[in-house]
Amino acid sequence: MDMVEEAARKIETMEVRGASRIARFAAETLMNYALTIRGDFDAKMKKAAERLLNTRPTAVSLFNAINFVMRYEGKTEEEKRESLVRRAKEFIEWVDTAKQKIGEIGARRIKKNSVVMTHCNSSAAIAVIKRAFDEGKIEEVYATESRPRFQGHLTAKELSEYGIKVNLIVDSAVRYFIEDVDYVVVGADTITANGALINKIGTSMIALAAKEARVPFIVAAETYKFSPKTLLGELVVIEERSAEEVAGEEIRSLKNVRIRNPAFDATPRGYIDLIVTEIGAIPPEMAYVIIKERLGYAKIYDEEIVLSPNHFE
Ligand SMILES: O=C(COP(=O)(O)O)[C@H](O)[C@H](O)COP(=O)(O)O
Repeated sequence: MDMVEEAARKIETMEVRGASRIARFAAETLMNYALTIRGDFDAKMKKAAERLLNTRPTAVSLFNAINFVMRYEGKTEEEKRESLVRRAKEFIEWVDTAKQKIGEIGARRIKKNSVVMTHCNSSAAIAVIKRAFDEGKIEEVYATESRPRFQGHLTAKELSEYGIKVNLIVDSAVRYFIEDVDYVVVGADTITANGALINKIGTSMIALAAKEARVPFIVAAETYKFSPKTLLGELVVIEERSAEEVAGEEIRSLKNVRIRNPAFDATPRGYIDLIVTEIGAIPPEMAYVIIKERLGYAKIYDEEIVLSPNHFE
């Protein structure tokens, strides 16, 4: 379990972060763990899956990855291991190929000489920006710093190294600059059955500013970011992280001050022009179809799989 515990901590401390990286890493960890254990396969795998699932609550990609890998079959331990490894590899390939396809499809929606604004650090959004840049369509990018963890710095670095001109701005400068922007492109942690987007805190304020300025708001999201559980009526849990990420001890110890640090927020579908998935660019209203056709919600429905601790039962 050491390997699983170490991986879980890497997700908790955000050494591995971002919805798609977390999902890929969880699938990889389950696969590597399955290859090392001998005896008591189901029980050990279930424990490992639950530990990984309980690291961060918001990104459904983690749930979908674990759920996908844990649907292994077989009678003997060897058969089960083989099936699990095959499923994990299949999921990892899904992650890797989806990104490229999203880049291709998303870039078609970007016109020449465009200025794009992005938030946080989304590999899917960056795939769209890079592909559009390759096609000579990007003039410059506005990247928000994304307090308190400053994932925007990662975005600025990555785009800059790719040769793209980046304006790094504080989160509160979004409305100030929105008139200079042609598109907002962001990633997703979760998309609900009713087409709402759950993404890094501040995303919904950017969507508001974009709507007011009539700037198209595009979400880049692999189909494993859609949440089958929301069809069962479950609400997405918004992670609230520690006060230490926001302020130093001097402020934290003030008598009447409580620091709030939600890591994500919800953008209703009315603010979203398009969701670019690896199987097509869709309106948010089509979220239900994606869940039904891509994620096999019926099976989940039949089995009444619910969130941890018992959902592998
Ligand atoms: O909100 C974040 C990351 O939050 P955190 O840094 O708290 O994990 C990203 O925009 C999405 O996860 C999408 O990323 P990707 O497109 O790479 O899956």
